[in-house]
Amino acid sequence: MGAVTGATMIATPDQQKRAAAREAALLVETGMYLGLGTGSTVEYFLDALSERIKAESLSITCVATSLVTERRAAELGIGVVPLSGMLDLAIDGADEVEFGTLHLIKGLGGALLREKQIAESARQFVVIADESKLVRRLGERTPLPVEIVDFAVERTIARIGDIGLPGVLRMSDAATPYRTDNGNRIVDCTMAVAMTPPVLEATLKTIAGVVETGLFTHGCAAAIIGMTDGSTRRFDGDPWARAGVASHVATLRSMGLPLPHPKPVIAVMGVSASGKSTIGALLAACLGVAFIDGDDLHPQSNRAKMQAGHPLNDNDRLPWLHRIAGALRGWRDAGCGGVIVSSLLTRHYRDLVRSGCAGLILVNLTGRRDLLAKRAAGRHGHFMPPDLLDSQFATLEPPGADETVMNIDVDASPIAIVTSIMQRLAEGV
Ligand SMILES: O=C[C@H](O)[C@H](O)[C@H](O)COP(=O)(O)O
Repeated sequence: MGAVTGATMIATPDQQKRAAAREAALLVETGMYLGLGTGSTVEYFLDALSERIKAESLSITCVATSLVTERRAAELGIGVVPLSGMLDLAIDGADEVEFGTLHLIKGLGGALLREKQIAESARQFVVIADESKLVRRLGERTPLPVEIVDFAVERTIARIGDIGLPGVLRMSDAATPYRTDNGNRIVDCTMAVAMTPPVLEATLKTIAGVVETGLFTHGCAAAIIGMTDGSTRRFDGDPWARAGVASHVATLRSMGLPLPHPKPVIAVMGVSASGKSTIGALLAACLGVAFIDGDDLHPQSNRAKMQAGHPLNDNDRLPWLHRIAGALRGWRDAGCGGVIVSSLLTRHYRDLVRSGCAGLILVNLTGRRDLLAKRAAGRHGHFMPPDLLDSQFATLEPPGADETVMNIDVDASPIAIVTSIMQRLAEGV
């Protein structure tokens, strides 16, 4: 128990870490492909996770961000595999969590490079920490660790100093520089610059010799903080982080793709597993417009029916399609553009949505059944009955030659798909 002062319980930092870790462990579901962070808070998470695995016979596949975590996981009977493909969830600690933005400083434990690789590979990247880590401005309480190659170390430190970040080489003892799991060195820097964290992160990466920085400026879907009063608080990240596409958004934005003018109003259609949500969210982020998942517009009566396991009929879908058309029309009239995703498998549905919004651009995501079935099966933690994909293909009325539709083959990466949509939009096709 924590110390008691008057009527107020003060949870110790370890109790706060444990509380945050236990709450995060509840996010894990059987079948998940899970990233394990590094640090003392993550150790509590590993304990809570192993308890759940034993008590509930959970079957999960894990990837570790450090050799220390790999060893601790093995002691607890949690096996780890190399990173390959997208993770469903990654849980990690942090040295600072900026209030509002959820930008992070990480790496006091030296694991920042693998931590960032795993954070970028996670559909959901969730941070756990005690209350002392919450700051108004990054750099308030800790130095910024920067991983550098073990060659011309003094030169790299001097170049980092040139941009206003005086740093010292981290040492393991008085005579031995610290070495990361990747065989590199760490410079701990004072953040004495006016640059915003994303600009600083990008600037540091322009210096030859810098491998990675401890600034994590995109992708944190949520931070679960153990508070001194014994409670936990959850802070949510930006919509792109919550949609699990933040690292792709950062890449696409840095590519400087041409922007169409005026901002388009787009409906992204396609069968299940065609990647509508990912592509739609990325496209909206690139265009700088609003994004809506069409399913979120179902009236309550439809939700209740679906929850009860009853399929919707055309009458049920009518008010919902009108809502989709209304949202699209609203964006068009306001001139602000926007992206909605919805399967829109039949001609009738597409006509209805189109008739409410002249000028609508339909992006049709197409893919072979075997490719989509493989993708659906590859979504760890998601089970799509094969019948569902078959019934989607049976219902699909492919857009006719008289429909103005941008057909996009999804046998490519999300970055490549969105790049080609952006180019076609800019060319007006
Ligand atoms: O390299 C280490 C990591 O970034 C850790 O996640 C971070 O240092 C937080 O560690 P702790 O939970 O021990 O405060």
